[in-house]
Amino acid sequence: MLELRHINKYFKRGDDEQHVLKDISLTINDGEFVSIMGHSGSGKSTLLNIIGLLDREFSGDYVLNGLDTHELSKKKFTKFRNENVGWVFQNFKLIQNMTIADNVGLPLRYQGKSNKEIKQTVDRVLDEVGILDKADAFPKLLSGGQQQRVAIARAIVTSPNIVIADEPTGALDSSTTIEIMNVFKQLNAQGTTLIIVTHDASVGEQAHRMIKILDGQVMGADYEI
Ligand SMILES: Nc1ncnc2c1ncn2[C@@H]1O[C@H](COP(=O)(O)OP(=O)(O)OP(=O)(O)O)[C@@H](O)[C@H]1O
Repeated sequence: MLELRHINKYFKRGDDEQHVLKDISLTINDGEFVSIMGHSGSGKSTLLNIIGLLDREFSGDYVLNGLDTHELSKKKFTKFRNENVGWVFQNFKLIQNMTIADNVGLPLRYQGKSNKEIKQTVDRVLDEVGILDKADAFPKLLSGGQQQRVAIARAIVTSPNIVIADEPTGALDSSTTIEIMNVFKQLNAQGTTLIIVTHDASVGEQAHRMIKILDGQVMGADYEI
């Protein structure tokens, strides 16, 4: 379970401070599929960066799996992120001069796993997202949808309990969007908590719960779909 309590976030703008997240409190339970929607500039990515443990400079409390994230040292915070959260981005963020298998295996390499274990796990997750036959290819030879499958494989290779995706279908056409959403739904059905920021209502509505952000605030009560 993740709990945000009275989160406030400010960015400096010259001499001014911009109040980007305004007293956000919300709880997301294990296994939920939540979408976060709102206009451009409303603070969605800023909120996601906090939830996904990329940003720890905020006021308020963030308790994840019973642990107050403020209590972690910088090094432990990074380790905690790598163990608990898998990230997927709009533009895939694959390393171009590495094969698909090497891209997906990188988080395991950082964890110091053996070559044998890395290969077994990478093959399993590539198979799970339907792209095992591309293991030895390089990213630029793959379509956008295939590259996003690779990015999802990389996000789940460490078996995180939360997968966070920032506009994961933003660079995909509508039929590929359906395919990628099916991959996400399959993941969620296996118990992974899924949190997606999207501008696309057809994507957001597939979640079990939609959280709407307006000007850095959660609009009213978020609701079940
Ligand atoms: N690193 C930063 N430094 C300064 N200001 C920032 C920074 N990141 C975001 N902002 C500002 O915070 C506000 C919210 O940005 P954020 O990216 O969270 O919005 P968003 O809802 O995700 O927008 P979009 O849908 O366009 O991605 C914006 O006014 C933005 O300019």
